[in-house]
Amino acid sequence: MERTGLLIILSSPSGAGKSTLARRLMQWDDSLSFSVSATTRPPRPGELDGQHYHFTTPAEFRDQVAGDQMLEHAEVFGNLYGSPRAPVEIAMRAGRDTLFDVDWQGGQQIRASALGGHVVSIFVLPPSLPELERRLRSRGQDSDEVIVGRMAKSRAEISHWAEYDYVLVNDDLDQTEADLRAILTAERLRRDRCAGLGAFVKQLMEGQE
Ligand SMILES: Nc1nc2c(ncn2[C@@H]2O[C@H](COP(=O)(O)OP(=O)(O)O)[C@@H](O)[C@H]2O)c(=O)[nH]1
Ligand SMILES: Nc1ncnc2c1ncn2[C@@H]1O[C@H](COP(=O)(O)OP(=O)(O)O)[C@@H](O)[C@H]1O
Repeated sequence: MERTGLLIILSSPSGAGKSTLARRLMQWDDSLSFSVSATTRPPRPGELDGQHYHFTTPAEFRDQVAGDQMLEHAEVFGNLYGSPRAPVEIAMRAGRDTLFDVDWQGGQQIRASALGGHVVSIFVLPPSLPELERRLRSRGQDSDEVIVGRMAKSRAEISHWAEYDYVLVNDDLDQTEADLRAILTAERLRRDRCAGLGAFVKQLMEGQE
């Protein structure tokens, strides 16, 4: 059966848990391809170049945008972020699904991209804003100034929730992960129906008396 990989968009305000959820989803299904973004923000302790992000300079980033090498790109919290186009196209052609951890601007651009294919978008909400701040602080990787800045932007990110196919409140992490698995499983079944189950059903019927 000819099929194209799904484009799965995961967005949330900073600290709601999307990196944690993306990591869990990748551990559950190693056929998923994670879109490693390019960014001009400096690496956090423990972040590896090429694994968490492609850390780059503003000049290199702009060259890649000018060369049409980014599927989408945006400025978030004063830094540039973008999804390299080539790995996504390769995964799609191979029928592999790609997971994106991008903000609402990235979500809009991926939906509008000429890549076609089946897009599934999921927005992750925190149970409350005080809990969001607690999570940002407990991650222990950002300065107070950065945390205050991210909290200030959280309402703007949340205001885009209704643009997404699914909205999950990430209260219990195991439950949210289970919901994400269920979404992925159901959306794959839907994609497979679009991708040619019609031919299979025809064959099935022709085989009947
Ligand atoms: N548009 C876009 N946003 C991105 C990309 N990569 C990361 N982001 C978003 O940039 C924001 C900041 O990411 P990051 O600095 O890793 O902070 P974190 O979300 O708190 O872990 C998040 O909303 C990410 O979803 C990208 O390639 N494109
Ligand atoms: N459901 C949850 N309950 C409690 N803590 C969580 C939950 N989900 C994520 N966290 C924690 O919150 C912090 C921020 O999560 P992270 O995945 O880095 O968020 P994001 O990628 O959206 O910025 C991390 O320390 C993570 O372990």
